[in-house]
Amino acid sequence: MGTIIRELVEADESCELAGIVGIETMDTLAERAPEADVVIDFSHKDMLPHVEAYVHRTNAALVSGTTGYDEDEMARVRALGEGVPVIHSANYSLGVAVLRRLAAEAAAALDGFDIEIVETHHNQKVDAPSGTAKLLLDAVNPAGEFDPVYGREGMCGKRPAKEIGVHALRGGTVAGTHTVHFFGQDEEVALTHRATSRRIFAAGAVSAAKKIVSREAGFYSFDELMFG
Ligand SMILES: NC(=O)C1=CN([C@@H]2O[C@H](COP(=O)(O)OP(=O)(O)OC[C@H]3O[C@@H](n4cnc5c(N)ncnc54)[C@H](OP(=O)(O)O)[C@@H]3O)[C@@H](O)[C@H]2O)C=CC1
Ligand SMILES: O=C(O)C1=N[C@H](C(=O)O)C[C@H](O)C1
Repeated sequence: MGTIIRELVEADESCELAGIVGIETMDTLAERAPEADVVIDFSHKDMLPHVEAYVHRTNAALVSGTTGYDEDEMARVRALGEGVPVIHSANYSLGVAVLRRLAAEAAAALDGFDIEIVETHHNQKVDAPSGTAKLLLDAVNPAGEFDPVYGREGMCGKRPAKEIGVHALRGGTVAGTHTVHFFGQDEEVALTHRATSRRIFAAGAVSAAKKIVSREAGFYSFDELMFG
């Protein structure tokens, strides 16, 4: 993601790249490069303390796309919004934003249908299920009345009605496919988003970065920032 974001930022005349960093260089970036207006973070959950330190030191806005955070880490990302404008989204594509809305609408309309979520990603992905699958789970289960089940094996028994299965497939170079299945009596609705390139995520993040720099401090959702 870092490589594609770099390409997009360098090709955009309204942007200037202050630096691109991994874990070794994040802490020294403020000293050796102009202070950034905005940090775009697509990295790893272990990078969070370094991202926090940079934001606190420079007051840069934050566009976060890193997935795999637990609840406490997510709260820390949100807390950065007390001082600077922050957006976190597990998926920066417009298509997934629409899928999320459609899935929420279908879940509300298809009372009694069994919901299952399947995500597929390349074999280099380190977290499962994907952040997007979790985001879709929240969309179809806004009140938390269904229990998520991450894969099934053995004598797991018949499927309880109040369950949502979440399944992760890994292989090859798949950029990211998410399907929300709604199984009813003698019918199925399946909503799929298929990314055919990772470029859409990078372009969404750069677009979010350009919008967030002029916003007040606060924690913004993808919909608020991109559609608001
Ligand atoms: N929100 C969205 O739309 C999208 C989100 N993502 C998410 O972005 C993140 C990065 O994905 P991707 O670019 O494919 O991953 P890569 O593994 O290609 O890159 C990860 C980056 O994070 C750094 N990193 C890796 N491991 C650690 C670690 N243990 N501690 C600190 N830093 C680490 C690496 O630094 P170094 O270069 O020094 O090794 C590297 O720069 C993932 O969480 C992924 O799920 C991905 C696509 C879209
Ligand atoms: O790691 C990836 O590649 C992706 N990660 C994000 C996620 O976990 O949902 C978004 C996208 O699907 C690609």
